[in-house]
Amino acid sequence: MNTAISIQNLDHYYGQGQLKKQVLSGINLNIQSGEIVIMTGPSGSGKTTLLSLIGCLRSTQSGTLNVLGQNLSNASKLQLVQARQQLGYIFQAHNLLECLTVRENVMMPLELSETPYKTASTMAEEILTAVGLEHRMDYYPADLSGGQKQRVAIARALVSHPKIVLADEPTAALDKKSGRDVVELMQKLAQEQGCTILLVTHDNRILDIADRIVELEDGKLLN
Ligand SMILES: Nc1ncnc2c1ncn2[C@@H]1O[C@H](COP(=O)(O)OP(=O)(O)OP(=O)(O)O)[C@@H](O)[C@H]1O
Repeated sequence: MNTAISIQNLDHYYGQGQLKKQVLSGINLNIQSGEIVIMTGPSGSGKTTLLSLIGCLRSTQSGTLNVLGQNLSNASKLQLVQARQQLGYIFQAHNLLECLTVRENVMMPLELSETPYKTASTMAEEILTAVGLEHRMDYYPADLSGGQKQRVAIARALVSHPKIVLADEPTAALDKKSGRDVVELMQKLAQEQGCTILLVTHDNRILDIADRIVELEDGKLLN
């Protein structure tokens, strides 16, 4: 099996001078292709910071980070931009654009990668059908429930068939049933597409979808 994410001795700090604060220390983590890994830990333990480093949303400071075979330690902005094109993101505040329809929101990552309009539209329709929103494609986000919006966010994250999907508290705003539906859907689609999932959650009700659970405490991974 290939390694999708490989991290050695990763440290991370916020602030400078007297305000400098270490938020991650000595992180070692390997995630194989196709694995579903859940990361838990108390508030402030560094989960979002680690996810944002793996997601190439900020630069590493020390240690080694390898994503999909590419060494991203001290990567340039351009390298991070290129690496991000292979990743899908599902965040708690689903960040749908309110002035675009559901279909247009899902087409957005494809348009950014210059997929022709017709192809993008067809791909959006297919994935929206897979998440059960075929009757809502021309709605605006304001007219959807929380669970439906989260399903649009999943469709948008998966439409470009990313090799890795990173999800930060994807069920936080959802009731028990919708939360469960959303993660089962992520699991099913990820299995079909063979992608790796790293999911941060406080939600004990969804732990069973993971192949493995890792726990962060005070910036350190517990083993
Ligand atoms: N941009 C920033 N500047 C300074 N400190 C930050 C910044 N972002 C996060 N922190 C601090 O770093 C620590 C880790 O934050 P992080 O958001 O990674 O934790 P978390 O485990 O995701 O927390 P939560 O579960 O509450 O989202 C916290 O003490 C937080 O206050």
